[in-house]
Amino acid sequence: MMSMNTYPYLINGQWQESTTNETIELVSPYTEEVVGSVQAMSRDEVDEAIHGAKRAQQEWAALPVNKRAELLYAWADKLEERVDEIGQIIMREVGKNLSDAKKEVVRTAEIIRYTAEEGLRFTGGFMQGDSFPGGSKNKMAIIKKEALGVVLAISPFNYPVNLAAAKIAPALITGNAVVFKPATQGAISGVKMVEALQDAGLPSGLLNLVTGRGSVIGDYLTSHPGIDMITFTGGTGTGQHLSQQASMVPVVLELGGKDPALVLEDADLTLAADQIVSGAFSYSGQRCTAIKRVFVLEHQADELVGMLKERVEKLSVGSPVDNSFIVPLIDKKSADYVQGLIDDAVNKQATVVHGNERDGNLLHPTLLDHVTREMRVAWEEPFGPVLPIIRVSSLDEMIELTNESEFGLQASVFTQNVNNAFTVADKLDVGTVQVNGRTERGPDHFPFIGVKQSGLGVQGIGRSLETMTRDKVTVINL
Ligand SMILES: NC(=O)c1ccc[n+]([C@@H]2O[C@H](COP(=O)([O-])OP(=O)(O)OC[C@H]3O[C@@H](n4cnc5c(N)ncnc54)[C@H](O)[C@@H]3O)[C@@H](O)[C@H]2O)c1
Repeated sequence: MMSMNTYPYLINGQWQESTTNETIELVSPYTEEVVGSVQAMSRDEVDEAIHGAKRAQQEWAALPVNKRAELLYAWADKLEERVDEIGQIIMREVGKNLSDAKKEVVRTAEIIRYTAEEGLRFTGGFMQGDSFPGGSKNKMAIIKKEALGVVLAISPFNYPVNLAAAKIAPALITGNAVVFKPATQGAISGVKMVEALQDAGLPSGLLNLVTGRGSVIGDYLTSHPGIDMITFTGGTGTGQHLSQQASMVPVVLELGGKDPALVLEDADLTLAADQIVSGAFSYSGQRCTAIKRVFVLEHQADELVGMLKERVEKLSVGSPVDNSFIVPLIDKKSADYVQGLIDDAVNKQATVVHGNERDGNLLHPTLLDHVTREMRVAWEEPFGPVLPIIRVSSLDEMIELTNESEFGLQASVFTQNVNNAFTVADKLDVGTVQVNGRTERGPDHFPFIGVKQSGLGVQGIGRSLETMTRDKVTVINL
């Protein structure tokens, strides 16, 4: 008999316990109590999950797309019905404040609906031979979009529902089956969102949910010959490793970042300060697109730092249950890592403007001034509530510091001059530039890309449909 807080995996429509008799405990980031446990699956069980998905896929792909869309619409409705329950679970499991956790569920339902609609209009093309020299009008190509097969979807802890559905929904609407591996911390939310999908009428085997230790099933999954495409969001190290395991299958990777805010001389400083604080500190900076460093000209730095300080001092710090803005980090290891970056900067003469206080996994929002390129925090991704200010002498230096990073997810440029905005944006080696706004993913139909060590391939609803299908060409010779 399974205990109430032990969650099963899903294969071929059956929720099951692993024959390993092993489970992995999930510890709450803020109460440090066990929230529940998930199955540590064996490789044989993973095999079964992949084979089951393969069997279900062909029948699913043969259905009219409008029937596939019905499943997604029903899923979105079922998720919305459970917004309170799933919001609570996200909060308990990953420590996101309740209001943001619920918003994540609602946003996910919206993504699923939009994906269904986009899927209905997603179609191939037609070409005629005579546009190529020597070609003939009698040669015509009908180009259809076909599913790739079984998509392996691997998601991170920080948006356990949203980032999972942003992979699952486009895979399903285009006729693929899915093997879904949630982050271990985030797996209960994964179970709950899949329960909602089952309630919506998920065909048996079409999506199988696997959980387990990265060391036992991670590489086994990503190098498995039954997987036809991998879509992954997580840390850069994990993504690099994964791309070496996967062979001859398309891989989309959304990885880490070190997004800068470039505050130009003609910026509206009030707007910049508001956006920077919200961009850097929401969910305690545990966002791939959090603002992770600020570049400001020396002669404006005191004014901007004063404005940032005023805002950071007002951020509420505490428990996600009380809807605090700053909440404990996901685990002790992460908190230790962030503290290490702060300590290194302080040892090298950075100034603590605010913060550098710690209470277990709860780090107070920390604003560091006079950060230099010799400090680790100028380059490494903290995934925590610390914001380094780097004072520079020119706009060129801001651009140089941006492009010197190994990461290239997004950048914010604050300026009131549209010409400057475009000139600078064109020079930044990142996937997306936000002019006069914080760095962030979404709206979810925009393309979302990381360059350099921040990723490979593109997400965003329309783009995901492209990457989860291939062209199938039939040529007619009249
Ligand atoms: N660019 C983006 O879209 C984006 C969005 C959110 C988070 N992130 C990044 O994710 C990181 C934080 O998330 P995390 O701590 O959950 O990342 P992580 O890399 O530790 O884990 C991500 C997922 O990979 C799985 N995994 C671990 N080892 C594996 C292996 N060998 N094979 C296959 N899967 C394996 C984990 O179980 C989890 O499901 C940050 O670096 C952040 O920047 C990026």
